[in-house]
Amino acid sequence: MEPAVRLTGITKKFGSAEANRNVSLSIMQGTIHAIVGENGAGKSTLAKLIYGMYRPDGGTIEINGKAVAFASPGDAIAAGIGMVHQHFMLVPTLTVTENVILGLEKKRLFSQLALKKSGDIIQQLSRKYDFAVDPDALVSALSVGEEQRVEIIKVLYRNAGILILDEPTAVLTPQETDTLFTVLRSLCRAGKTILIITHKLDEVLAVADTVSVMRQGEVTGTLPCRKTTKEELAVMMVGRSVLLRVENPAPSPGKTMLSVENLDYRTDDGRYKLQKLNFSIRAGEIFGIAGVEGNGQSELLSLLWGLNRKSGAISGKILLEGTDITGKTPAAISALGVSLVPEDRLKHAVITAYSVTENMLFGRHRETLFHNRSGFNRKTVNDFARKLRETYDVRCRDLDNQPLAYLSGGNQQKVVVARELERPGLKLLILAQPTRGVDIGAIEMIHRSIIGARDKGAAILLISSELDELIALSTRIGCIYKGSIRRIFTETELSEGREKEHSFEQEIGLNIT
Ligand SMILES: Nc1ncnc2c1ncn2[C@@H]1O[C@H](COP(=O)(O)OP(=O)(O)OP(=O)(O)O)[C@@H](O)[C@H]1O
Repeated sequence: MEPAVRLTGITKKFGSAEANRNVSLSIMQGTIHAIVGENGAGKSTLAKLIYGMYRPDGGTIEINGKAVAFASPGDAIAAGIGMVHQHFMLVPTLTVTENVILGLEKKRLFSQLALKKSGDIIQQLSRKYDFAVDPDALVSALSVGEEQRVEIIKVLYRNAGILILDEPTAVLTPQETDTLFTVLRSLCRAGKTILIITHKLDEVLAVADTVSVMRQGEVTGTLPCRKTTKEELAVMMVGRSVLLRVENPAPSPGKTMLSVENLDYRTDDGRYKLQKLNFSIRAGEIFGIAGVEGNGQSELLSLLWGLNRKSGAISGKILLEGTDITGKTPAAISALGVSLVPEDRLKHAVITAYSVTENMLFGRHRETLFHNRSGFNRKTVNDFARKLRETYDVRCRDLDNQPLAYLSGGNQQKVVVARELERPGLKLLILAQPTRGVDIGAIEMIHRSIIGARDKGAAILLISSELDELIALSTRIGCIYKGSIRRIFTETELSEGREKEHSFEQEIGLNIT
């Protein structure tokens, strides 16, 4: 049988850097083929070449036995290829249906009839694949998880025979991930071919038939999944053995740093997003929040960070070291020693057209450390950027002349995490999905840094959809459901559970759904 995709000697350069070097790879029809590799290894570039977003500088691409030279994704879509990107490409001001059909219905794009027909198909797809999405909802009102479902539906709607999924589970809960995998397997049984890029080695072994490892632009190995292990893949990716779970010495928490007391938040249209929310975090403690997206996590983050001050109705209190910070501005909150790694770095944490160094300073540019009498102290700024690059292993060619946009997704995330974790005088660190999109080697390093910040006395709020991450790091875990904390797992429960390698998946699952 012809492979669905055959790559021979593919090379792609950005300036002098080779993102893909002499890549040869066959993806067999009706299989799930995973690609793994460190941040910056060249996975997304390869996927974008197959999808016609880039043109190779050398080598050939064959689809179902036929050589192709796509000039654009439109050509790839016409050849039966669909892609769900790491960063969503939806238009926020349009509805779900409008986004799904955008680019398809050339003439009567948004006629009522066309919209109704497409809406019906979307509903059928959502039901069939268990993807709860309202076809009439505005994309700007959707959570990150819902946006991703729209992206997947968009590809399914176009009936693609080859699906490329770039980190499709990064925003899904374990249950949603299971559902997605069931869908992927049934799509495969129906003859579709799936190429999946992921950092989650458990998922590779759970869902894929074959896995290819990339390192520094090259494919260094292709293995059947049933014949490999997580540990073997980790070594192949990173070139050293990786601690899949970091050492987490017992914390010694101090005084209460953050108290959230009876916090209610009601949107302008009267919906309660937070209801009698109560929890506190001590200095030197990591408080994890587990929950299905959309249960108040985003609103909690916004309120803690001083957003949403002017919309909706807030009651209750947020106290930092006993001082009420409810309703203060982000600048005022930040000045008190609060740091945030937001869920969506592109929206809230970086300016991709600016250099790596500028992004490392973003939000911290007023710190006296970086100034002298004549303005920015170039030497301090350069030393600072170099130190962050080294400590957090940010892979970039030039700190000052390379826009952040040219870094791979995981390396962009490392810039944000480094900047926020290394703030002097950190009292409260708010982390939302801090390791989303970063490779296992970098996760190990970020987890160590989070524990390091805790041990220096910061109170840490960790919101993560990764149960493993929550359990590995948290001193206590609160389960959030419909805007309230439903249950808190204590320090003793968690440390005893960790010793027995207990997963907590079931108990947490019961308290968040
Ligand atoms: N548009 C671009 N311009 C310049 N360099 C780029 C561009 N896109 C990617 N690169 C570089 O190509 C290399 C491969 O990047 P790519 O995004 O393919 O990596 P990746 O394996 O997908 O990483 P991640 O896991 O972080 O998403 C990196 O060194 C990156 O900086």
